[in-house]
Amino acid sequence: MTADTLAGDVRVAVAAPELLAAFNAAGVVAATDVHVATRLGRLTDEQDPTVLLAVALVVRALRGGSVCVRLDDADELAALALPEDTDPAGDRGAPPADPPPWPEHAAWVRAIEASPLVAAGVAGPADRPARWVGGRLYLDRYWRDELTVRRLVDARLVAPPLTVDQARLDAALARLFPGASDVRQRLAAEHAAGRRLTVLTGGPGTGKTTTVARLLAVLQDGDGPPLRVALAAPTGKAAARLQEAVRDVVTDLDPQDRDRTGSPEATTVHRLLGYRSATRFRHHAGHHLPHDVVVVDETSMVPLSLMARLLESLRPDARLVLVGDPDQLASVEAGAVLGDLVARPPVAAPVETRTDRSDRPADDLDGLDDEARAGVGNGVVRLVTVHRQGSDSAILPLAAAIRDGDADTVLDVLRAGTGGVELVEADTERLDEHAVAGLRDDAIDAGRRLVSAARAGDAAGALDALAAHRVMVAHRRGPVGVARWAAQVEAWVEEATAGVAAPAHASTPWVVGRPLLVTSNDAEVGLYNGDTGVLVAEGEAAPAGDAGAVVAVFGDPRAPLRVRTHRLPPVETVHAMTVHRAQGSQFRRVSLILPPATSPLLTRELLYTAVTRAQELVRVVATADAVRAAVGHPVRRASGLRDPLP
Ligand SMILES: Nc1ncnc2c1ncn2[C@@H]1O[C@H](COP(=O)(O)OP(=O)(O)OP(=O)(O)O)[C@@H](O)[C@H]1O
Repeated sequence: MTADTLAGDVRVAVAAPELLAAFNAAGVVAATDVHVATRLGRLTDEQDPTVLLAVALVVRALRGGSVCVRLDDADELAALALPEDTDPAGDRGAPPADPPPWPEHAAWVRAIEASPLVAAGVAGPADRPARWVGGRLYLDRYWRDELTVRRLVDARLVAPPLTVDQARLDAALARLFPGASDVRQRLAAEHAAGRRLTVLTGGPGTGKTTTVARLLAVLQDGDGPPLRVALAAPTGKAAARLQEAVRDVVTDLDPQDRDRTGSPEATTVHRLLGYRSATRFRHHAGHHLPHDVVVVDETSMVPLSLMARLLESLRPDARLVLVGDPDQLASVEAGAVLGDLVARPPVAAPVETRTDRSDRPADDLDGLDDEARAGVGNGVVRLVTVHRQGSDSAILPLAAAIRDGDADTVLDVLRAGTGGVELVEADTERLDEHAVAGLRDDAIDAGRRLVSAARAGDAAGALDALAAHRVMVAHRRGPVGVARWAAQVEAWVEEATAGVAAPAHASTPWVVGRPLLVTSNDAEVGLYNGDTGVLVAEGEAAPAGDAGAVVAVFGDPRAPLRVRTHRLPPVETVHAMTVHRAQGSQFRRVSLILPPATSPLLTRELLYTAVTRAQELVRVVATADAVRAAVGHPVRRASGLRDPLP
């Protein structure tokens, strides 16, 4: 906690009820959480400090990605007391006080149930700011989003199967998924043909994208007009990757399947829904999307509210295919919908699939265990076989050990230092020349290629160089934060490219070769928060200092989106990024700098996500303790989606 926040805390302590002030002083809730709670209390004439404390806890929990708070879960409440993304080595001011004891549970619940601030139960009044359902307290807006997701998902799962020509479907499945190793992939395609929701999950290299492309070919094999297909992902980068990968698979299909499938375009979920503002989209329950099939990749990054808007916007008979890896970090905003959908008890009985029938070749049973069959009741098909070539790579075994929570194996694989995996064991708050040497060489090498392609006006080359190496960190601030590392990499690259970059440009922000990160949505320009690009010289000659000769390029290197600098939404320079930001992207080489073992941001999902961003090499710069802390700390996000409605 910084001195600034402490100053704010004192003001809160004066104005807020004693109980909230005490929890604020203990660092459990922040000043802003207390402000929201007391304001809602004033609006609804609620003064009971235990109710206001519960509301402040919900606001606090939302910031950590939870949708609600369970007041009877001591571990969950204790986890709220952990500090947030502050500078781990910064001035923490006075240490936080010990938190007071929690209110007595039964009395706390009675006060909440009787409160004019809180709607009690699913059928409680619709006009109160908070809602209490099944032992969980929500802000009502999030409760409504969760209910929307639950109702629309369940409706899709229990709806009668869509009509299919079974003989034709069987033939298409046999043609497009011929191998014994395809059994789960084929199951996913068959499920998507007959049902309105399919959740296709799996780790890296298990064939999710391949399955999506072949599944589209199966769906398009019919007599009617071609199905209208939308491919979407939460970020522009992820959408570009999806489009590229699907088209690559489609190119290799039989001519008939290739022609029927065409070359589907991918877009961001925001753009698909017609983004107007954070809460308004062109498509909604009263104005559905026209598509027959909607495929969303990287679904782990889709927050609860966006998932609610997506489900509302679909025609009830459209097929929705959600694709992703639930072991990755969840969205920055509240919710972990993909993880919840995968972990729910089955809503519908598994439908009969070709793999259940007697005409199935015996080896089709491989890999279909009880868990896989049960998951199908929720539309979930989990791919488990890694198909990616390059079996000498240690990146996937490393990811698997992280996912399994096996810290000893993680450290063994990292320390072996083979197969594209490296560990630089060091105190990352005090790195010396020797420790950063490899990272520095990679950063300079990628930076040189980026600047020279950008200077040559080679948009494809520059976008390709952008994916060569990326420094990733957990924190935004502090000695192991983005700001410090972005400045460090920038300095190295500037020094190495002096004479290549145009110094006259330094007075403008539009320096050729500058890598960009978009930080807000701009539907008109077609750029969204998280998109990355680079400034390149336009045309043959780029006169020094002439900002008009500079253009920003984004997206697919083969078909870049070009945006004039005066039309750009807010951007930052992106020489380093948080792992959260890197989700949905891949880089040939990744250098991950972990904070000290005490950082609350060190989680299993963070390490897994960072490692699985790397294609050729992942270099982890950390102490062994920090690696162990990350592996041993899976994220908990509270939501009600996993449980049936009370
Ligand atoms: N059934 C299969 N048999 C053989 N090879 C396969 C099969 N399915 C996929 N592959 C190959 O495995 C590799 C990885 O597949 P794909 O890119 O579809 O996986 P993914 O799960 O989407 O990976 P990521 O999430 O890392 O992008 C590709 O080279 C693909 O051609």
